[in-house]
Amino acid sequence: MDVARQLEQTPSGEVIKCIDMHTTGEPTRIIYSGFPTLNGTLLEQRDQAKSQYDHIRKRIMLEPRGHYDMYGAIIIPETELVQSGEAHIGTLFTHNGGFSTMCGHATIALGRFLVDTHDLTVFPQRNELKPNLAAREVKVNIHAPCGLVRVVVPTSADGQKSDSSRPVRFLSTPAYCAAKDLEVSIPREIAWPELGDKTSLRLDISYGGAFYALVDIRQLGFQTGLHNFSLEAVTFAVKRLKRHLVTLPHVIEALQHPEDQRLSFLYSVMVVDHEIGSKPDGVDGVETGLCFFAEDQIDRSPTGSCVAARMALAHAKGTRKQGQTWAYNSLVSNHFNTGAFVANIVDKDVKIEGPNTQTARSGVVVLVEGNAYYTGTMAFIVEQGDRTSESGFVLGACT
Ligand SMILES: O=C(O)[C@H]1NCC[C@@H]1O
Repeated sequence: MDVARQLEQTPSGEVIKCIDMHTTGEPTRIIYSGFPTLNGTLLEQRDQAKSQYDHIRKRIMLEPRGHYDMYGAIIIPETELVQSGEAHIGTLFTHNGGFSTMCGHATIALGRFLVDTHDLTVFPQRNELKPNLAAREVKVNIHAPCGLVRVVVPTSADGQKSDSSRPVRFLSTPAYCAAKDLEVSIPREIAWPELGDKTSLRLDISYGGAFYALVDIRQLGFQTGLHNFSLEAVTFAVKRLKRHLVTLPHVIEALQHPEDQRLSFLYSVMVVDHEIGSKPDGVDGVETGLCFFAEDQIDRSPTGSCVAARMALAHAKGTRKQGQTWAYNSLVSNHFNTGAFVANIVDKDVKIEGPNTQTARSGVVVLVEGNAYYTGTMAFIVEQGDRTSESGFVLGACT
């Protein structure tokens, strides 16, 4: 006990404080104190975090404090949308390879945390939240690198605490299908065993705050789908596919976001099985996905930003109408039969424009809902002389 007390008394400039949560098993480490102060617009702050403080991201995400599949959300109190009054707070999302642009599962977790914290040094605009006592919910507008994400958090009767028994929901930034039914040739030297004699496959590219390549599991050659399959074999295939995709001109062309070049990269390959998935009551359909993102990190959750991308894609293909409700599962939500994300399209024909007029698009806004839970609290330090853990590592890089 005395050791815990001593560590807690570490001077505040040397301690990074976090709350850990999970959304369908996917962690969100919310960094609410101790990350260096950043300056400028939110995307500039993201650039600065990448160029100057990547060692701190690694310290919080990787070993020995985290692990390869850790995910984080850094609270950013000042952004241009907070200044203009559109957002209550900003955030930067982090993972094993850097800083992402959108994250649905972390947004769901963050929504609860922002309602539950009453510390104005952590969340200066906390008192601006206006609970709807009749509906027992409160709106929290979060500025994410991809734009403004509007979150609705269920609350206790007095509006002061989040209510974990009801789902958090958020409205995506405009999502759109970037390329349908792209043919991708697979050279022999990168092919994986399950592909057999096939020399090409078909996939789609869609944007939901980040770009996703969406590929059906059977296109990859895994005929049993996302059921009784080898995770190791699918991981091997997807690693090869993702590295190949980013070299192809027709894929790179699809990855150009109209608003900002910093949104224009392939975040993930999402492997989809349209035939299985645990089905909550009242939904019109169900599917399951296995999301590989960042440096081959695997999402345990159904991937909220990709749910928006998948709804936009299905809408563009004419297989999903506004008003239809769909359940999206991950391996974990299927296993526990809990935690599917449920989504529907609430707006369509939304213009997505920016400096790059040639790539202007029309998209949809998607409402996504899911549940997040607290798992613990952390105060991280680096003890003097500890060079091993100062900037975090992954075991694979030590071989
Ligand atoms: O839910 C999401 O959108 C995220 N989960 C991890 C990868 C994605 O950013």
